[in-house]
Amino acid sequence: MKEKCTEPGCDNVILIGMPGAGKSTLGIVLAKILNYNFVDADLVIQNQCDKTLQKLLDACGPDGFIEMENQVLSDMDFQRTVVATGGSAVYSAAAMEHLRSIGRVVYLKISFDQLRERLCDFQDRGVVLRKGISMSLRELYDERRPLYEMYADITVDVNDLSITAAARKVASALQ
Ligand SMILES: Nc1ncnc2c1ncn2[C@@H]1O[C@H](COP(=O)(O)OP(=O)(O)OP(=O)(O)O)[C@@H](O)[C@H]1O
Ligand SMILES: O=C(O)C1=C[C@@H](O)[C@@H](O)[C@H](O)C1
Ligand SMILES: [Mg+2]
Repeated sequence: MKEKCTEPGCDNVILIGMPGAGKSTLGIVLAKILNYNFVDADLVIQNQCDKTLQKLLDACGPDGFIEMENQVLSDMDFQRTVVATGGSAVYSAAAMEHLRSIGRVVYLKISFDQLRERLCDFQDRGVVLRKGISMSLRELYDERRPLYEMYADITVDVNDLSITAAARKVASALQ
C-alpha cells in the first residue's frame, strides 16, 4: 500500500462522518491536543457566500450546495490543520481526492442509533437530502456510510464516548 505523505502541506487531519458525529466539536479539542490549527469547512462556506448553511441549502438546493462545497473544499490548502468537513463532503469526489492529498482522512464512525439521538431534528438542521425532504434518516445513513468508509484512511468508532475521550482516541489513532 502507498505510504501517506506526512510532509508540510500534506500533514493535515481531515474529519469526515455523519452530521452530528462530532467533527466540529471534537475537531477543536483534537487541534489543541495535536498543537494544530482548526478550520471548520462549514464556516468557510458561510463566510465565502455570506449566508447561513440553511439559507444556502434553501437557495441552491442539494445539488447546488454540493457543487459549492466541492469548490470550497477543493481550494483548501493548509499545514498542520484539523479540518472539520460538513457531513455532505463525501458527495464531492474531486474535493475528497484533494483532501486525501493534503492529509489523513479520519472517519468518525457513529451507529445509526447514536445518529438518531443526536439528529432528532434532521429535516430542519441543514442536512443535504439528495432524495428530497421525504428521505428518512435510515436512508441517509445507508447512503452515506459506504462513502465515508471508502474515503477513510483511518476509522475511529466514537460511539458512547465524551467529546474529549473521542478526541483523545482519534489522537492516538493518528500516532
Ligand atoms: N461525543 C459526543 N457526545 C455527546 N454529544 C456529542 C458528541 N459529539 C458531538 N456531540 C453533540 O452533537 C451535536 C453535533 O455535533 P457537531 O456539530 O460537532 O457535529 P458535526 O459532525 O460537526 O456535524 P455536521 O456534519 O452537521 O457539521 C452537538 O450538539 C454536539 O455537542
Ligand atoms: O450532512 C450534511 O448534509 C450537512 C452537514 C453540515 O455540516 C453542512 O455542511 C450542511 O448543512 C450539510
Ligand atoms: Mg460540523
